[in-house]
Amino acid sequence: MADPILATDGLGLSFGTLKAVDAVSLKVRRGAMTGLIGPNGAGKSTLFNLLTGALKPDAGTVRFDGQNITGMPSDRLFALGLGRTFQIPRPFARMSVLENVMLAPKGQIGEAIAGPFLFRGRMQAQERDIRNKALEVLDFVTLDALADHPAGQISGGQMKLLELARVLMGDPKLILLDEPAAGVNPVLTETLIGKIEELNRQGTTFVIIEHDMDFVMRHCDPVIALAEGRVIFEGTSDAALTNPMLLDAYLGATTDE
Ligand SMILES: Nc1ncnc2c1ncn2[C@@H]1O[C@H](COP(=O)(O)OP(=O)(O)OP(=O)(O)O)[C@@H](O)[C@H]1O
Repeated sequence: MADPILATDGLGLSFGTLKAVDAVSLKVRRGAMTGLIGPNGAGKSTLFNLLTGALKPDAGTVRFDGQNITGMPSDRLFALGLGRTFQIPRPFARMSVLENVMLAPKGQIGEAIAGPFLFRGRMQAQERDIRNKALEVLDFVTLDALADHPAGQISGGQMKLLELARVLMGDPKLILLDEPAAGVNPVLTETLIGKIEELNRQGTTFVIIEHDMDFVMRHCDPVIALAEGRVIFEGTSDAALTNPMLLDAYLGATTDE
């Protein structure tokens, strides 16, 4: 594949004797919506955690947009344009929706040791810019009317939209979505996927973990499948449907989905 946006080589992480991610080498095509599938416990979330700096690998490398990012912390990756959402969103419940979005950018002047006095004017200008951007992003994800609501009081689906809004504050080139449709009502799922597809048309690359095969078939191509920490399939979504390895992996797994 020419110029993948993300590539791993021999990536691995063990928990004790369990190889949760085992020598994973894969490439993510720039501009694509790649589906990441696999039975429960296959290592999908652990792989996301390795790609986004939440966990450090004990083997292998990750390259993002031509740069070695292995082991880099998530705030640096966010600044480089690599964002992710979580399977279970965890906003600051008592802060407003808007404040949660405004918290997303890192490396603000106020956080520097140089201190607030010297930079008060710049800080205020920066805060205003961040606020304006956050309002724009909330408008895009259709949460503008809820900007002043406590984030803990919005629905599960709205929390997923809030997660997307927070990620968008980093102007991401690549967004990793962990089960965006799980636990979301069908109307909000449509809103969410509509926004994801709009961003994709504008050039944002996505990798999406999803158990709902119907969702994967409709929205993702290509598909990468993991089982027991290893890549067992990479190909088109059509080919995934009839692949015997995949059928075995799913039928052989104890799954509650
Ligand atoms: N922090 C941890 N400590 C020990 N074992 C872990 C840890 N995180 C994950 N595991 C184990 O690693 C394996 C991979 O888990 P992971 O959550 O990555 O799978 P998954 O494919 O995302 O599963 P699901 O679809 O159920 O979310 C599982 O056997 C899991 O129990």
